[in-house]
Amino acid sequence: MQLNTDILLDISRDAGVAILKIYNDLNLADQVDYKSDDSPLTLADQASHEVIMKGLREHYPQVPILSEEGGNIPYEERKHMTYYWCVDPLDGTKEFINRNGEFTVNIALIHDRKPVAGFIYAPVLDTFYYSSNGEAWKITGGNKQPLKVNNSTSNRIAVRSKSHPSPEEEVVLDQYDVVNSISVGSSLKFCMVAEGKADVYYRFGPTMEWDTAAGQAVLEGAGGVVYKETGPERFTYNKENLLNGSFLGLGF
Ligand SMILES: Nc1ncnc2c1ncn2[C@@H]1O[C@H](COP(=O)(O)O)[C@@H](OP(=O)(O)O)[C@H]1O
Ligand SMILES: [Mg+2]
Repeated sequence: MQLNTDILLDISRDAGVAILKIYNDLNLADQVDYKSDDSPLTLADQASHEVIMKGLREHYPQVPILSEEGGNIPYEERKHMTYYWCVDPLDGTKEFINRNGEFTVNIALIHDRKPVAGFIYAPVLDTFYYSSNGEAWKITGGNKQPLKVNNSTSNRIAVRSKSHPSPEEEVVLDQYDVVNSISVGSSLKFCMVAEGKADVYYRFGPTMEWDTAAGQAVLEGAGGVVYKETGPERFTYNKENLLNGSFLGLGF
């Protein structure tokens, strides 16, 4: 399936704009209940979801969509899907609440359980990271550059979750000559490895398939790899349980 990347970039940007409208309306001094159904977080999640659903349905009506904000598709039906979109309309909800800008819109195309294209947009940073048709790119401030992993052999840098780090991760990082680590929210961790700003991303704690699909596509498109647990099997999708186990992303 050949993708029109401009269409996917437009959909991700429009979703990000919908999120930003709500994000920017928030007064820092507001006491917001983020658990309620009309919280800014829920509204932003849903606004982004609506934009993505509309865009994908219009341009790719034949491809099913699995979104964090959409209804559950039973495994009996899912397991027959060869192509589908795996969508996280707003990844990094804690980062949204903490207002540090490190949240993203994520759209991935899965084919036979593997991510073959991924589009990530960070609206506050106005930056895209994407991979499609065998190429990976970053666009920031209108400037487009190819994404390429570092391929470093020593003194490596790890990326870790800002909001959900786990002590078990140290053991694995120690095996890869990691000398430093950067904490960042959302799928931006995959993007940092893809652009060579970091080399290793090991995640021990739980994530969902939509949290990782676009990020894996971007990292692999830039020459990296994402393994199930610590390898050697590649990390896959459309599992009966959409909850991911641990994984290891490498930029070498
Ligand atoms: N206990 C849990 N179960 C399932 N997923 C979890 C989880 N704790 C964190 N996550 C996932 O980790 C993601 C955030 O990762 P990170 O901390 O690296 O930014 C969350 O995405 P959302 O923010 O979209 O909910 C969430 O899906
Ligand atoms: Mg998420």
